[in-house]
Amino acid sequence: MSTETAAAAAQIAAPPAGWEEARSRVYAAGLAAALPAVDRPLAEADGHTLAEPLATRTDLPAFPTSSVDGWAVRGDGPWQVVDRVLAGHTPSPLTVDGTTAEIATGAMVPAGTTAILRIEESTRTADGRVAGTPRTTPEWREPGEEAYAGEELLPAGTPIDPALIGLAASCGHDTLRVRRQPRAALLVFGDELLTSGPPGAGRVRDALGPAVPAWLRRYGCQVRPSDVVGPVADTLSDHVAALRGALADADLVCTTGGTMHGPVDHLHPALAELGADYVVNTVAVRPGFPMLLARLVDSDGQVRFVAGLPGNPQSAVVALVSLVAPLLAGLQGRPMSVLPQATLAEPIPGRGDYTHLALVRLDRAAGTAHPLRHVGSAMLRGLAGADGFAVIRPGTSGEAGDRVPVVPLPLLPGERAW
Ligand SMILES: Nc1nc2c(c(=O)[nH]1)N[C@H]1C(S)=C(S)[C@@H](COP(=O)(O)OP(=O)(O)OC[C@H]3O[C@@H](n4cnc5c(N)ncnc54)[C@H](O)[C@@H]3O)O[C@H]1N2
Ligand code: MOO
Repeated sequence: MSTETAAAAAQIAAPPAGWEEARSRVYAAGLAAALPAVDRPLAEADGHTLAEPLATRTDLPAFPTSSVDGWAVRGDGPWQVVDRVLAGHTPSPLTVDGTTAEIATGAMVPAGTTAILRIEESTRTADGRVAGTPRTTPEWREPGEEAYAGEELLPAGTPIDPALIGLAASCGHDTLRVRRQPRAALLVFGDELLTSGPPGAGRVRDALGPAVPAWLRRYGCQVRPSDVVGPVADTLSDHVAALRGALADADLVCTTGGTMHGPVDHLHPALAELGADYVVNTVAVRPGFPMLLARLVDSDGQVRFVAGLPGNPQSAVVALVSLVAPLLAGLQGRPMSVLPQATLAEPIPGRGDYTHLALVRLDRAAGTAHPLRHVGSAMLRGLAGADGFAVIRPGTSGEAGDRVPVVPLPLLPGERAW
């Protein structure tokens, strides 16, 4: 046996990583290669990740702010009207007891104000003065009530959503320091694949070329239509050329198929030719065990990743949720997400020494997970009705009533809501 053949054989024979260990390893690899920080205007920040903590630029509120329409009064009434303060203005102080300024909700409270009387709880005396009894509870918001200038409101690593964008604006930010979004590409391998029309005569439809980019975008990746390439011809040189081309522009290149060692499975030899090293090479999980994550480091130190998704379509999605999701969390500087738990409504068999990821539908009201039908690794029917995968740990089987972690699919609000 040549040295190269021996090395390849050893690689094939290497025991797969445990599923949890594989997840931690790819997360750590992603975090070590976290994407650079860039500035983004608030309107373009949705879906990014904070690269720095979010802190307020002023006290919140920034000035004493009336929470009602009414009268800012000084001392005891009835009060002589001396001013009018609208929102957006800096008022003159009330310097004399027995005087008042008409005030609008959101307006700055004049210095010297001792109380605010609601408009609907006030009357006028015959000589035009304002009368009434102010409530004892404060009718204005004090500076710093919500936050003090410089106070850290959210840590670096927080995913940016519309609520955070609104908060950032209210704190005075025009831009946010965020992680650049990961750029991903997809290479589809397999000469047997059709890209249109119904399958037959030994050929199947490429189910992953259209679906994987959509999953990747939901994990926060940018994937342009031109970043999706395939089917790539089943030769080693075509695989190497396609990988080189995709790696020129992407932080992460996903490939589908060719993860095994069949006659036209060229992924491993292509990665060897490119000088990649494996972060994870096969994982003790069913389905999807041939999944892998490889890393390439440029001469200038730039790190890029190749995620090898198995060809069986459901297995490819198992690889996305198992390896690609934690890798992307790391690259974006996010924390590793904690898996939610659910109670199994029915038993789910274990898979021996392997972790079993079993498609389930969640009953959100009951907090239960229900195993689905049509869940073979070559099928997508079960996946299309699933919320995620119940995790059945190695050496165990899931019994009805067991609490188990669930790896969620990145679904949007309203999906699976019926
Ligand atoms: N001798 C062994 N053979 C296989 C084993 C094994 O342990 N020993 N494991 C099987 C498992 S499990 C999987 S998963 C697959 C993984 O194989 P590859 O990643 O090399 O994938 P392919 O051989 O290219 O394809 C497998 C299967 O999936 C279909 N496919 C591929 N791409 C697509 C696509 N884009 N859309 C729809 N369907 C696709 C392909 O036609 C094959 O049917 O290896 C097993 N073999
Ligand atoms: O692991 Mo294969 O991915 O079972 O279909």
